[in-house]
Amino acid sequence: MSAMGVRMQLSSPVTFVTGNANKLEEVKMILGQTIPFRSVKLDLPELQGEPEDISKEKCRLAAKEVNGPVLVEDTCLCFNALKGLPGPYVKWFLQKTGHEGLNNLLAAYEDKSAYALCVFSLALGPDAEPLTFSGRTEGKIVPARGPGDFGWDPVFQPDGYDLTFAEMKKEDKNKISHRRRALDKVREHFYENDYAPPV
Ligand SMILES: Nc1ncnc2c1ncn2[C@H]1C[C@H](O)[C@@H](COP(=O)(O)OP(=O)(O)OP(=O)(O)O)O1
Ligand SMILES: [Mg+2]
Repeated sequence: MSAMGVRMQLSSPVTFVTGNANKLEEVKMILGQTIPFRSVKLDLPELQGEPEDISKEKCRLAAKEVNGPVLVEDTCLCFNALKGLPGPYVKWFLQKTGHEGLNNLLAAYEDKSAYALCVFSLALGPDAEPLTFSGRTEGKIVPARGPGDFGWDPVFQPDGYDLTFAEMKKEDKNKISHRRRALDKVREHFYENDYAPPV
């Protein structure tokens, strides 16, 4: 229930906007049928800056495109030795330099620790201020192991596991991933607010 005690009506299902098919698959697996959901494939431009601001701005653009409730996310891979870089720019580092390049960035440092950060933003419409929900998983950067079909998964080994994200079973990764942790908060928000489904 909202602060006013009025149940907020969704104008349409929440549209998850992403250009990344793997992300979409994980989001669907994690959310299941818990919120009214659909998706649109769109590669939105991304601002430079802090992860939350990038995610929020992407969300504002998505809400204008869709003209209804939207969900977006931005994913960062942050190296502690580099004070959180490459962070939101990991996509470009990965594209240009590959898994080996990501390892090489840390060659000069003893500290290989890193965290995966996922920031979802939800806006109920084009005029609504986006809300953010973050999830974080700690781990370290290792030479690539496992299938190479999803981003930097082969070089990220979460703490407490001998396997990289790429080597883990999907169900296991989805129990502890940055994306799972952020989506738990999104789901909680939906329960708390009890949005009425679109008619
Ligand atoms: N769970 C993950 N495991 C491994 N790599 C990931 C994961 N999530 C995202 N990535 C990769 C994909 C991108 O190269 C980069 C994140 O950049 P990001 O802008 O969030 O994604 P994207 O541009 O592919 O999709 P979108 O359209 O949602 O922005 O990290
Ligand atoms: Mg992107």
